[in-house]
Amino acid sequence: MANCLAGHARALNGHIINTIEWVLSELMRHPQVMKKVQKELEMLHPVAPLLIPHAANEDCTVNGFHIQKASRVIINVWAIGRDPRAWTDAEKFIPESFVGSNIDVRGNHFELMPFGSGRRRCPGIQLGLTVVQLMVAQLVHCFDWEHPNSMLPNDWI
Ligand code: HEM
Repeated sequence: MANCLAGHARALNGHIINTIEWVLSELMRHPQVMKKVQKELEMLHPVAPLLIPHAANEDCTVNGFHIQKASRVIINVWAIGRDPRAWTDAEKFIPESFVGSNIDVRGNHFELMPFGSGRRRCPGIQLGLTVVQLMVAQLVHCFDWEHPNSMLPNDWI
């Protein structure tokens, strides 16, 4: 059983790495697509900016808003991530603000829900976090990334 699980995990990781390699190869072959992806990522940091649509099981009131049974509910985590009522300097990239903070990404704090929250939150959260941390750590450890030519940081926006 343990072997079977380890094999499955290896295969899954292989799929992830293969996919990442193919994506990067194709992006290098198509610089205009790479630019488009980079621009889009810069604008939409959350992987799923609107989460997956859900439906209300029953009538309820959230924060003074009445939500009728069977309404389709779409959570805009992109907007929540930029809400000045939830974040200081909401438009700025300050990862240090999480040092010593009790806000996590696992759906326990509604200011930050990159994996959703509740019963239908992302079941791949642990794999997602591990792969992203590993990839980013490797890429940043091995290379000094910089803008090409004379491009300025604000040229992205
Ligand atoms: C950094 C990586 C990932 C992010 C940011 C992410 C984000 C999300 C989000 C926002 C949802 C919707 C949750 C909601 O609507 O409440 C979701 C659902 C889901 N994710 Fe992920 N995900 C990631 C990686 C993965 C991985 C690696 C897997 C599988 C191996 C996975 C499988 C799923 C599945 C099956 C659902 C649907 C769950 C349901 O509807 O009950 N995700 N994910």
